Amino acid sequence: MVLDPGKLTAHVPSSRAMAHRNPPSQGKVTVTVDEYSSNPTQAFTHYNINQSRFQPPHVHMVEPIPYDAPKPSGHTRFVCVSDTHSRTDGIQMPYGDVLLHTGDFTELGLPSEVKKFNDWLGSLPYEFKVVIAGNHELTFDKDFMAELVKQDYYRFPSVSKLRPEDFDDVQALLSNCTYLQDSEVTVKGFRIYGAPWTPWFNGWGFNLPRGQSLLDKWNQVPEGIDVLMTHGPPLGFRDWVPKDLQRVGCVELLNTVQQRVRPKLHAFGGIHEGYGIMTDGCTTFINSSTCTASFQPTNPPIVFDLPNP
Ligand SMILES: Nc1nc2c(ncn2[C@@H]2O[C@H](COP(=O)(O)O)[C@@H](O)[C@H]2O)c(=O)[nH]1
Ligand SMILES: [Mn+2]
Ligand SMILES: [Mn+2]
Repeated sequence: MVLDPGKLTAHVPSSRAMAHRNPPSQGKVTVTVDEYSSNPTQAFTHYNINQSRFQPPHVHMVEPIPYDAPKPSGHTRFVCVSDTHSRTDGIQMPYGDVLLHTGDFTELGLPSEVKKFNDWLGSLPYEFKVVIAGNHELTFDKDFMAELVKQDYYRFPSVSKLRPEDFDDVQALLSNCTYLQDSEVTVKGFRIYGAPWTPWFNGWGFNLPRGQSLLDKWNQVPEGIDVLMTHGPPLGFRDWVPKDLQRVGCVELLNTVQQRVRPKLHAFGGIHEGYGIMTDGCTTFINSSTCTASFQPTNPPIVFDLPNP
């Protein structure tokens, strides 16, 4: 698909309004904690009924472009994958320029898994490869590991028995990509920002409470980026968990994306059942979870073309 921002109608839903524009001299939007932050299913219903916030024509599903569609001239092709969970062997990778992996590339963040993932990255011919962690990359979350070594041997025994020197520099094992953690990189003129945080769920890595804690992380995302990479979805976009009948996307992430940052592409995974593409008329949202809900690596990578900046 080709996204021409000049031909799109910018859509900024009027939220009850967890964001406001500061005086014109500053021009910066400030996002604050949403009143429905702690209950995303209720937030979705409220904003959908009262503001049509997730309704057509602005919000709709998008069909993936076929792998053999020619890349338009003056465009860069992004290849999105996520949640490969150490199961990369059978994945058929398509042509593209920049690989984006949005976390959960391992099951537990064991150094052996990270090395295997890095070898796989090394075998791929993309010009640039950009990776973030997910909640399964336990060894990448230093605070998580500090707590784990103090207490919880039986939950993750193979992680607990690692010595600090085994994982202190685990990021360095990712020598075949650019690893982002609350940081950005510019590739082919595109500013790409990545962050691993997800709403607390069963106490995994990079989990934070909904509300101000997560908003503090999203507030670090700079304006002007072209591509945002997070592990989990924002509210309402590929975030439905059928088995729990719940929306689980982050409300503050949605408000940050739609009201302040407005990237051209928001790539994520996290909710395996949410694999697919949507748009709100400004940002294209891609959940590229390779693994299904039963951890079968059967969802194909998603390609996406953006006009060069
Ligand atoms: N109800 C919720 N379910 C969640 C949440 N985060 C994840 N999940 C479910 O787990 C799988 C796998 O996630 P993983 O991080 O272990 O790979 C995901 O597809 C969902 O079914 C959540 O916040 N709430
Ligand atoms: Mn996952
Ligand atoms: Mn995950």
